[in-house]
Amino acid sequence: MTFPFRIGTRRSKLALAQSGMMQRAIAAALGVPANEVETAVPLVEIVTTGDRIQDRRLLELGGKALFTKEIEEALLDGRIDIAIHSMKDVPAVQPEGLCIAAIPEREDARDAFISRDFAAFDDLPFGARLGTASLRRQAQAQALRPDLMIEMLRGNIDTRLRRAADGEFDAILLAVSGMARLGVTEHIREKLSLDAFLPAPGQGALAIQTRAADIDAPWVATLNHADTALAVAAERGAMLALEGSCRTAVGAYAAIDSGTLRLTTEMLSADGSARWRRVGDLSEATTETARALGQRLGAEVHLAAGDQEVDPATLDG
Ligand SMILES: NCc1[nH]cc(CCC(=O)O)c1CC(=O)O
Repeated sequence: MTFPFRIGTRRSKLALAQSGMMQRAIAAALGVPANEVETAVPLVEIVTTGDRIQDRRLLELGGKALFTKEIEEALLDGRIDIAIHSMKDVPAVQPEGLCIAAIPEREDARDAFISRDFAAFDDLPFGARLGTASLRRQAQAQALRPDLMIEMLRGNIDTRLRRAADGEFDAILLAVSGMARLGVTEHIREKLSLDAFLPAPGQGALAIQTRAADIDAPWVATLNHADTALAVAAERGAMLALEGSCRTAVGAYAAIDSGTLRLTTEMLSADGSARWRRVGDLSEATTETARALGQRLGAEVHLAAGDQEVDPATLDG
């Protein structure tokens, strides 16, 4: 192990909060004393193309990869040694030479209901305006309430919260986990059920990305949370089979209870009027069998759903 051991991160508040958390965990795993963290395990801020592009249309052409490209190049070049991502934003396939080496314990995977005027989703009046950029959340909300008017809501979490507080929307939906990491959970009116709002694959989890050669490094194991890693393997198996992207309404959530992994995965039509869901259990799961369960259930859902409409205006998870 050579120091400094550099952690690459985007500059958004959420990215900095997540990498700051992991900086402390990595320093502990590497045996770095508290007063040497900043020099031994420094954060290296990287501005990605996605952060730079102002033109929405260009951003949509490039998709989510634009937010990870420069970070992955820095990893491959050796300018950084590790990168922290929201698992939800990590594409199904890793670039050559890189891997997801560890998955820390997941935060709350649920979606949050945020509103200035209404205490709960069920309190929304007929035709209320719901802000989201996620096709999944749109479809799940309209499955319950076809009357809701879905409006595009972009920007970072702070911007979205401000627009909700200003009454620009009757309500918005965000991941509980991102809000928790930013310390803004006081804005949550209701945590939505995992059943009605089945989360995006990997929601609430972080991905620790390294060069492939580091996958068996001893410090990696200390950062990994076994049950989270198995659950995420199942969810991402389903995502792969569903060709799930930010552009289709796809949900997948797995958890381990008394040694049994249970995966639920679904696809919805864009307006939520149709929904295809499968649930499966697995005992003594390994990464491979969990991923295989995900791929099997995902393939069943895909077959049942056929080709669903893709919404090119949607970028978000
Ligand atoms: N697509 C944006 C995004 N990517 C990761 C998170 C935070 C949630 C997470 O860590 O899964 C968010 C915001 C949101 O969905 O509210």
